[in-house]
Amino acid sequence: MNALLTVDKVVAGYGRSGVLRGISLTVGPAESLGLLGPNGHGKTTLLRCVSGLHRPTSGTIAFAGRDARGDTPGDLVRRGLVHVPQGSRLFPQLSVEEALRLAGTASGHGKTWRDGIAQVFDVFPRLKERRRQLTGTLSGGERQMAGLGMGLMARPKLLILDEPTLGLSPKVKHELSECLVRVRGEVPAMILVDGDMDLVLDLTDRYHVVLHGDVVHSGDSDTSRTRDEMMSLFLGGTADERN
Ligand SMILES: Nc1ncnc2c1ncn2[C@@H]1O[C@H](COP(=O)(O)OP(=O)(O)OP(=O)(O)O)[C@@H](O)[C@H]1O
Repeated sequence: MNALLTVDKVVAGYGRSGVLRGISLTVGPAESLGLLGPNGHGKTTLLRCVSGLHRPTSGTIAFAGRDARGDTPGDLVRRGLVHVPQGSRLFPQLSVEEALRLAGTASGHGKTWRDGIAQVFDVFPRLKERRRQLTGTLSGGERQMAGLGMGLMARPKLLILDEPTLGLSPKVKHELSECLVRVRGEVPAMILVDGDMDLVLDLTDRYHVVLHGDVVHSGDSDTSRTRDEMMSLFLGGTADERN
């Protein structure tokens, strides 16, 4: 089956500082891919290149069978590629419901915004409770849910999530993780980056480890060996040697 997203030998950086060193990956049309690895090794930069927020120096990116390099982030959203960045910014003066409606309309789904909002409230019951509250007054976890809900309003073919649980308390993170399981059920394909390795492995089919701007290790997320393999990669040695 043809890939939904193909990233081929992408090189990117900021000024003279190189970050991505010819990274390649694919995501299938019904697949969830996890990206793991320490901070500062290029995962966010890669996601920003994919969603048109940062221009690669070289390499190609194709989405849904078409070269995506000339597309703006708005073009890509309308084509079904939606990126919910780290700590997404909302519109503080809009209520939750208004923000969701705006996201639906802006992505070309204005006619079906009511259905979209009902779907988002099924995924995030907390947002339904807070539907009339201004997004600027939401808690960190609720704000994250609102950002994810706005992403869902665009009916993505591919939803890209960058560190959705960053900075949340364990209790809020647990609630959000349950919502993320439902998010996975709502979108055909997904890329998930998160510092919580178990969460990433639970919500994805395959994973890549990104180190120094390239994929250094890949595998299926559901193998029992995976967690130990990852610890070896990050910390060195086997579990027995570390204990
Ligand atoms: N706008 C920018 N200008 C200059 N350097 C940047 C910029 N954004 C990121 N970098 C640098 O690029 C490198 C890769 O950062 P990136 O955010 O892509 O990594 P990451 O693996 O996603 O880490 P994190 O999880 O901490 O975001 C880091 O050294 C970072 O400081």
